[in-house]
Amino acid sequence: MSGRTTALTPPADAVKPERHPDAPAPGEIIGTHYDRCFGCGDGAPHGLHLVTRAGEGVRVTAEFTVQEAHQGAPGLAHGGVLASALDETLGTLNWLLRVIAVTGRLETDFVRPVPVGTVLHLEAEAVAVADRKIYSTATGRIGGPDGPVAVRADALFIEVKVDHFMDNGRPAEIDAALADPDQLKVARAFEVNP
Ligand SMILES: CCCCCCCC/C=C\CCCCCCCC(=O)SCCNC(=O)CCNC(=O)[C@H](O)C(C)(C)COP(=O)(O)OP(=O)(O)OC[C@H]1O[C@@H](n2cnc3c(N)ncnc32)[C@H](O)[C@@H]1OP(=O)(O)O
Repeated sequence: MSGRTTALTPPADAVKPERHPDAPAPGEIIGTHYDRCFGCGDGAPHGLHLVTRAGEGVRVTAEFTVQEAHQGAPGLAHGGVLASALDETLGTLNWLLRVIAVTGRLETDFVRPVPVGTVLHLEAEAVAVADRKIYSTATGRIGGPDGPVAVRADALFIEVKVDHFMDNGRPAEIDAALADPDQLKVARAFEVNP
């Protein structure tokens, strides 16, 4: 039973997503968008420290090692943490499209329990775009990149402007981000999207 909602079915006028000409080359590591991001930041001590690589087309792969801080039941990853790993991997697809986008909807299937210490091998692909809406899908496998599927998700990301963060983020972190030249470089890379 898939149980997917129609909100994740691309409309008839959706088009195939196109990799931006300046997207990182296949195999290249896609850097963090924010040092304190729970998903990919080095400055988030209990974060996922997800390392994501660009794939062919509009695809990425990522690896996440489940740590003790990520438990739900004894010795097993928390489902919300696994959903975060899927969310982060899916979010990184937008780097290949060169758009800033946030998650509007994320539907997750938890297929197998994931023990602490496991490396979760994630892959994600953007499948359709309709105006600001980006439809994508992801899987997380255990035991290797071709191992059994433990989690999977379908998602809808919505394109936003940098103002989304300026207008809604807490001022202390926004001010710190604006004072950080590396962070500004990230924001500018997206703003030159033709
Ligand atoms: C300071 C320096 C600058 C720093 C810059 C750094 C660069 C950072 C780069 C990259 C960061 C990315 C971070 C990735 C992290 C991982 C991903 C996450 O976890 S993101 C966090 C979780 N998500 C949210 O917090 C969204 C909260 N929601 C919202 O803010 C709004 O609801 C938003 C923006 C998603 C939509 O609001 P609207 O007012 O702009 O647009 P409307 O008109 O409501 O929706 C547009 C279309 O989308 C559909 N839509 C919207 N939400 C939907 C939903 N939940 N389900 C189905 N459809 C939905 C609507 O039906 C509409 O469709 P129709 O155009 O009419 O066909």
